[in-house]
Amino acid sequence: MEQVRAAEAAAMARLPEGTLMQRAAHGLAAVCGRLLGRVYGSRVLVLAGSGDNGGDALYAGALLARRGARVRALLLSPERVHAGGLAALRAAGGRVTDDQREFAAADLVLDGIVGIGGRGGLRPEAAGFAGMARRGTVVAVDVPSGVVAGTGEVAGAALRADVTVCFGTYKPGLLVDPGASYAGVVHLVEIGIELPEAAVTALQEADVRRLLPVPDVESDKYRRGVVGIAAGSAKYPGAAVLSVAGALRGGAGLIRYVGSAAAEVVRRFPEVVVSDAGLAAAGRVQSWVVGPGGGDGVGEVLDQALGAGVPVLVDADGLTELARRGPVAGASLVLTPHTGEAARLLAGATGQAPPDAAGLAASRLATARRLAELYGATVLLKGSTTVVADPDGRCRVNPTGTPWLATAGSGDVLAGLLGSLLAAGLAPFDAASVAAYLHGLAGRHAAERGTPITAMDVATAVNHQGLGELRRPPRDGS
Ligand SMILES: NC(=O)C1=CN([C@@H]2O[C@H](COP(=O)(O)OP(=O)(O)OC[C@H]3O[C@@H](n4cnc5c(N)ncnc54)[C@H](OP(=O)(O)O)[C@@H]3O)[C@@H](O)[C@H]2O)[C@@H](O)CC1
Ligand SMILES: [K+]
Repeated sequence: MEQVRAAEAAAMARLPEGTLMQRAAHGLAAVCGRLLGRVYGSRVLVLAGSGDNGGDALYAGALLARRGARVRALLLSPERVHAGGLAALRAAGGRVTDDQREFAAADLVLDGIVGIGGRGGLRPEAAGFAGMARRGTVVAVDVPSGVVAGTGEVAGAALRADVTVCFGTYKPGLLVDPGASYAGVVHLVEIGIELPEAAVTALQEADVRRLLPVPDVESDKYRRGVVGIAAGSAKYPGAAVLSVAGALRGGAGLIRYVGSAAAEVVRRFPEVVVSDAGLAAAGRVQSWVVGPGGGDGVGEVLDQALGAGVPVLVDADGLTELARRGPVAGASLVLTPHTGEAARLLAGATGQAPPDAAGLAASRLATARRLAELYGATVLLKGSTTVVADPDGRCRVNPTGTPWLATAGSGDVLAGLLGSLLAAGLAPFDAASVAAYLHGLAGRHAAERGTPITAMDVATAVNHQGLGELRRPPRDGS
């Protein structure tokens, strides 16, 4: 958020005072107008805190009052309210109220309690709104109050919004859970500030197109990538089949399989080459996937993969083994933990007791970054918002996720898909974020009919026409 403040300061130095706030308020009022449909006669409540966030809300309230809305403002700290905003609201016919029943009665509530300057959850004077029934639409100004704009953490109570109108840039807290789940539909209003590349980004479709390898007539299996998969056990042969399915759909030129589920794998995918002599004798491989459904012996397999001199993706039981070893030097690593595995990895690297997994889920960006730094690895932290962190500090949030992907074996498919992109030569950070993107899209596609989906449905959907389309160069050549 320091970058946002610096960019705002730079823009403000060039512009007449109040310009940015006026742009923000106009954009905000325009979205509110569309949500209300008919502004004239509608009931609007402005919740205004003590900072500029409250100022935005009050000016927007004034604009709606000028269009005939009945606007009331509830001031959370009346002695420190944005004076210009309040004066504008009054001049437009709006009034101050201290009647909290307005919250339930309003057609639209503007949450201007606190924005990027907030610390901690809602304070007592506002916390009650978080649990209060309402019939209207709650529009958060810039960020839902109580959500930490920079991280998506929620410390205490926060006000759940139906729509968030943010200014200048998407704040990470709107994209990363738990904050994202408070934001509802997010609208961005441009206010003319120029930002340096954000510390947290999300891939767009055009980025995925650019990054995805497209086989050409010259491509042999090595150009498309050879993936080694060491997965599955007597107890979980399915994990091997699903990882292989993910790798095949990811475009791998060849798959070599090592492990005790070879019969199941070959029955389903006869094109897979099985190595009976273990990982070291498997032949040329351009990336290893170790751990899904791992079972006994996964530690030894992991050590061999780490010494193979190619990128290694470690998942599931492989992560438990890695946590026992702690950070290892020399290998190009991608780790794909859920929060329980992340807790074990943190404990393995720090020698402390595993932290509470729920706490890690609530601070996803910080958790992924910490692991990436400790292990010198690209970390894809799975969960309600998948986050990818690189040891160089970059972070991407996956925009395509869906709760439908929380199905058994879905992670095995992701591991194979990601391994395939690593073998094709994508940098670990790109491979992980593109794999999460495709996996999310595939989950959405598989779930289109609204019936429960299986992990194999997800793998199959990676090849769906719409996703295949992403591999083709755009028609206009851009
Ligand atoms: N800069 C610009 O050019 C532009 C900025 N814009 C807008 O300004 C917003 C940032 O404004 P800001 O910096 O005034 O901070 P803001 O978020 O209103 O909060 C600070 C105040 O809240 C208080 N407070 C803190 N924590 C709290 C809590 N948990 N619960 C309750 N109160 C809490 C804190 O008080 P204190 O801690 O001192 O008691 C302080 O007074 C930004 O999000 C965007 O909406 C747009 O207009 C575009 C142009
Ligand atoms: K707010």
